[in-house]
Amino acid sequence: MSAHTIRVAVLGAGGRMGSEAVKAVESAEDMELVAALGRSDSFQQAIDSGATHVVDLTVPDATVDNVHGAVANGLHSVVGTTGWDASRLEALRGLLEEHPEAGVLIAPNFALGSVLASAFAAKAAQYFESAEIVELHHPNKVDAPSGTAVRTAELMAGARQAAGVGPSPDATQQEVEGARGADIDGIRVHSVRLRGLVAHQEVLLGSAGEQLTFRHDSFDRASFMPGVLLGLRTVAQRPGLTHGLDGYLDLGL
Ligand SMILES: NC(=O)C1=CN([C@@H]2O[C@H](COP(=O)(O)OP(=O)(O)OC[C@H]3O[C@@H](n4cnc5c(N)ncnc54)[C@H](OP(=O)(O)O)[C@@H]3O)[C@@H](O)[C@H]2O)C=CC1
Ligand SMILES: O=C(O)C1=N[C@H](C(=O)O)C[C@H](O)C1
Repeated sequence: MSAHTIRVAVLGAGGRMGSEAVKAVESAEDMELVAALGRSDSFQQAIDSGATHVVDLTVPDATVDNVHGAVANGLHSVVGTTGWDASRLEALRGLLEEHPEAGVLIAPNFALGSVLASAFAAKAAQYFESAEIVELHHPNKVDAPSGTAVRTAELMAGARQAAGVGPSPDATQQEVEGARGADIDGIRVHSVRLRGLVAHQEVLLGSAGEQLTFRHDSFDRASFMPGVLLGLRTVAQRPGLTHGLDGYLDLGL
């Protein structure tokens, strides 16, 4: 082990994503897995293990305490767990001001193709009258809409607002509750849960006589691991909060 080895504690190590992350870290020559922790372990074990970095792949109820614990103890964090709404991000920014050396990456999606699809969709959203999102996931997922869909909608809505684009046209007057999906900053998001799926998303953009669709499919959780490793290799050089793996990429959009 060299002085530059990234010493990683994986939180949520027994989960679908956490178990993949354990394998990915173990396979990386510049990393050492120093702790693989689950619900019944304490965060103190990550500190005691000598970790320099944590990967959080737990649940929305646990991730805030984990990341605050890491920042307060000078550890860098790579976070894939969902649930980081505006108030949680604001509180984290406040804590990071007190610990300016710590780096945190909150990545709604680690798959490069998904990050690109969301960035392309945000860029294109201002040129179309209508914009909606369909996200499709495995039925064991506990949150809806997906964190990726929420972030994509926020990026698209921001771009449309900056360009002065009005709301998507919609004549609905009578609705069975939920039929038009969730409203995220004015973008309708529809969530499908289906056995056999992993993680999929379609952004639908429409104008008179045409449609542009951005679709991304993760067929296997291996698709997320290059992004997790990129996050671990970069986060220490990016103190403060980075929201989205696109912050570590040169997309030039
Ligand atoms: N950013 C990205 O690219 C991706 C993000 N995700 C997100 O990652 C999160 C995890 O997803 P997934 O792996 O499918 O979920 P799982 O339910 O398979 O795994 C979650 C794990 O977290 C554990 N856990 C719960 N509470 C704690 C705690 N306090 N401390 C440590 N571990 C805890 C659970 O343990 P137990 O089994 O005992 O309950 C479980 O092993 C979700 O928010 C999901 O949306 C998922 C895929 C990709
Ligand atoms: O729970 C999942 O599986 C996934 N969660 C993340 C999300 O909510 O966006 C990322 C990916 O979609 C898989």
